[in-house]
Amino acid sequence: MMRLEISSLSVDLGIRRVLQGIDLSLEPGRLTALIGPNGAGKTTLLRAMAGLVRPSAGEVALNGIAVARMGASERARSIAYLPQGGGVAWPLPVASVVALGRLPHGEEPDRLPAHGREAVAAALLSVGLRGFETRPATALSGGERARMLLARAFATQAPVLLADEPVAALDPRHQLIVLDGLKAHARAGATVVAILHDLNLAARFADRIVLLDQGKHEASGPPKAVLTEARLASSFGIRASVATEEGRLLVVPHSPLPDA
Ligand SMILES: Nc1ncnc2c1ncn2[C@@H]1O[C@H](COP(=O)(O)OP(=O)(O)OP(=O)(O)O)[C@@H](O)[C@H]1O
Repeated sequence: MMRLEISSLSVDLGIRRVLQGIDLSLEPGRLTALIGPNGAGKTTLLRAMAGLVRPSAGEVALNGIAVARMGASERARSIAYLPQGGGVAWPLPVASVVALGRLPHGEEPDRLPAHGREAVAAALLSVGLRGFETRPATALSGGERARMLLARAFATQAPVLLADEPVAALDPRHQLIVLDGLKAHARAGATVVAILHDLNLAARFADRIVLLDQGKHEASGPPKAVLTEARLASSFGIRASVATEEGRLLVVPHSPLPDA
């Protein structure tokens, strides 16, 4: 069980301060949705959590150990990171690409031990790609490719999974399948964070929503507490209504507000 603690984190990219004084504690067993308008700093925060961006101030720590000071292989075993819109350059079979997720454990993709093969099979199943094992990775649709790369991250079975827009390219059915998979991964004990732009999916699946706005941690809490009409106006610049239907929060965007 790994707790990710972010304390007083600031990040500068070039001459810009992109994240400012972020404090956040992410617990095992929970699916956290990271939301915010374009340019709010979501990807930068996720990359900082993965130890891929150096903080200008503050730190990200996993069970008390700064991720920036962890060795690359320990970090890769502990934190699976799915970047936004990743691709594959080689026509490897899908199963081999997913098996690359076992490399942090020292398992060679073409010589996986039994538990490595089980991890790959479970990962393919959880993204709805069973039956795709022998297909060349370069001959997939955009959504299939996105699911294959998520399966690679699942296959690592890391205690922390960070996914940057994991459902952006997916059809509605596969969005639900993948979010179910992320939630199940969390319920099995992982700390899972996913950047989501679809507020209704965030409301439905996230245990907790973290709202970033202009590099600052604007709000966090259960979906109902974060997704208010006032915040949709102030952070996202939209007029929207928030309703509850059959116990489910429903966000209906109506119109963009004029620039402040
Ligand atoms: N290498 C860079 N140098 C300077 N500024 C950068 C760099 N990369 C990103 N930025 C800026 O940092 C800010 C945050 O970017 P980031 O990608 O973290 O936002 P985001 O919330 O993930 O956005 P989106 O929803 O559009 O994916 C943006 O204003 C972006 O223009």
